[in-house]
Amino acid sequence: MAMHGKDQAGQIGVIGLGAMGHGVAKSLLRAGFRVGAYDVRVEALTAFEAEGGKAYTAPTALAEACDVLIIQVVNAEQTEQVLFGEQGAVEALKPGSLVISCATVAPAFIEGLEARLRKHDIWLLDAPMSGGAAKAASGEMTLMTSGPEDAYIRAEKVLPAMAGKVYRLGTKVGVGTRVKIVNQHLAGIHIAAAAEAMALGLREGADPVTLYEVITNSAGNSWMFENRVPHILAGDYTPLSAVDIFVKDLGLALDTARRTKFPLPLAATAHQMFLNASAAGHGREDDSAVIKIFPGITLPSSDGGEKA
Ligand SMILES: NC(=O)C1=CN([C@@H]2O[C@H](COP(=O)(O)OP(=O)(O)OC[C@H]3O[C@@H](n4cnc5c(N)ncnc54)[C@H](O)[C@@H]3O)[C@@H](O)[C@H]2O)C=CC1
Ligand SMILES: O=C(O)C(=O)[C@@H](O)CO
Repeated sequence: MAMHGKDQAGQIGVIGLGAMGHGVAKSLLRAGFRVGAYDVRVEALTAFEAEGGKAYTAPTALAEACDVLIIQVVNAEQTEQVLFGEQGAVEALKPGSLVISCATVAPAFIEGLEARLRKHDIWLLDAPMSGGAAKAASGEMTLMTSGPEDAYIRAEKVLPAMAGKVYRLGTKVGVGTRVKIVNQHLAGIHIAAAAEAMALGLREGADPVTLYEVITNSAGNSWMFENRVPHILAGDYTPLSAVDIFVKDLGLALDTARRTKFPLPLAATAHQMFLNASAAGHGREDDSAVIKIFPGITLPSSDGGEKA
């Protein structure tokens, strides 16, 4: 099997050129890899070609041209679709190829996926991501990986080009996903808490920009408060990570805990907040739009004014 690297000819495949996938594909190009991609959104493929990548019209066509395939769609259903659905990549991947699965999914799904791919002599690396779209684009995100040595051998040159921190968490697929679910438990609760705190501040008449400045220099700060509140201040809910991602991910945390009858009271409350925002029509907006569930406050608007 060809080993990929700056000086070698192998092409890396990326399926899913969204908030995270586009950044990863660009990071791989920057590192000197040839990168091919497939996405259902033609405009994403056109933009990627303009950046130096190669666009494919189906997962099979891309899979034929790669030994390493990175999957960065949203969830388990989409991962299933691109691998085993119509014109799915598994039909065309060569024996000995590697799939790097980056979507945040349930542990049972990723473990079952490994067994199914092994039947086709395909290796799987469990590799969910963290750090947001900006860090994906700069190649500085975090990868929480696990899998067998054979998978790591095939991923050796690719992983450092994708991420600033690559955690190798064990030889079993599923460990990376479980660690990511713990991250999502915290990430979801922290975004919900940041939104609730800003809503309280607005209700009490605080100047939101000053409040942000004070909190980010005080003990109540969090990575998510610092990262997401600027979207609220700008009144810009263009999704870098959508409300529905946290409907999914806090759902995964709750489902995982429920299997062992383990209580997650904070996650349950935060999940209800994201469900509320999604049901109100904000599911595809940035996850900071969870603040829109609070009544009786006026949010900053994108034109610099305020929006009730
Ligand atoms: N956005 C973020 O800040 C982060 C997201 N994640 C996780 O990464 C994964 C991807 O998230 P995002 O990039 O935010 O999602 P996104 O919605 O921005 O991107 C997903 C991409 O997959 C494409 N897609 C969907 N179905 C497809 C199919 N059948 N075939 C080909 N392409 C398909 C979409 O067109 C889209 O371009 C999710 O599991 C998410 O939970 C992890 C860390 C951070
Ligand atoms: O970066 C992460 O970790 C995240 O999951 C969030 O940014 C939102 O998906």
